[in-house]
Amino acid sequence: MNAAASGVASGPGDPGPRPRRYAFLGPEGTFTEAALLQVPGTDAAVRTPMGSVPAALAAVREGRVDAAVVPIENSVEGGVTATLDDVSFGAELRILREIVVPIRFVLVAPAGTELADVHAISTHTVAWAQIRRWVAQHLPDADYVPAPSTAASAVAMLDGAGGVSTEGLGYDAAVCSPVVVAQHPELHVLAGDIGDNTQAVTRFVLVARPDAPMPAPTGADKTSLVVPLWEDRPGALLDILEQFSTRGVNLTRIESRPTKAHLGDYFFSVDIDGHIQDDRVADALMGVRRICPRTRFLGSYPRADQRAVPVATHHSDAAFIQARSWVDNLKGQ
Ligand SMILES: O=C(O)C(=O)Cc1ccccc1
Repeated sequence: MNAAASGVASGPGDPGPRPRRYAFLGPEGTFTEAALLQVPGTDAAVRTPMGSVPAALAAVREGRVDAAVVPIENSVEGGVTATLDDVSFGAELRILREIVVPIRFVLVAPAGTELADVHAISTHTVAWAQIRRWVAQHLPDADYVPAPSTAASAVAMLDGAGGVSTEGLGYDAAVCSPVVVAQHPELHVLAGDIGDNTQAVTRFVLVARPDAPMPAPTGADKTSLVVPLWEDRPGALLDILEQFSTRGVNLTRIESRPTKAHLGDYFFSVDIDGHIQDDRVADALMGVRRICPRTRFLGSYPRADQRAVPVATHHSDAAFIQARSWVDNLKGQ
């Protein structure tokens, strides 16, 4: 937690506005912290590092923080399952914003370590998935030790005296952001830019409780949904997809995840272009909800790239308003 944001009073008897409190997948130096710092005002906010995605989301649900930033999708491996599963099935939450961060990985170790000395590498699973080719090429025999986050794997190598040690850790090198090395110069960089894809980006979301004010439509928005599809029949998924296509609503992501209840039971995690305030989106959601009554709305929020979505005339709000008033008039006759 940073001291700068400890509830500063602006005058006697005036506690001033309470600083906003944010949780993130920590410790300091994670890519998730970099994403949080892109949210305006967070440099002066209380920022609490958490040990895992579920812990950060629990802090939101229990009111210990106002919002949390967690990774949700990366351009190489797809969805971050810990986040997708938690927001889909835990107590309801709302996504208020998406943040896209370019990712660069470095391999770090205690000073004196050579590449040839590395037998086991630790990092977050999402990072491991993005450096596999580099590892296969340069350290084909290295074992993988999962870590709670990228920065956690590196920071665990720092011993109490400020030096670097891998004794008892079960690994001799870690993969993290260059930011961690800037914060801990005693870490030695064995290799830089080891990501398999130099264009890799990760998408993070800012998540709050469901009573948080929803961001207003901007014309370049996304809506996230969870659609549990229990029905085991031909065409069930097609029925859902048709709700979007007939209203000109574009899907930007669809992933299936097991519900974990029974083998073969899946839910779909879906992102679409548009805001729930857009008539075509609201109408599509009504269609989906009629088919899947347990459909969950996770939020409408601005697209990180601010790219406006083209809408055909017959899918515009004006067309929906005109058609609705035509039907209403007919019903009133
Ligand atoms: O934020 C981090 O540092 C994480 O450990 C999660 C992660 C890992 C790799 C890419 C983006 C986010």
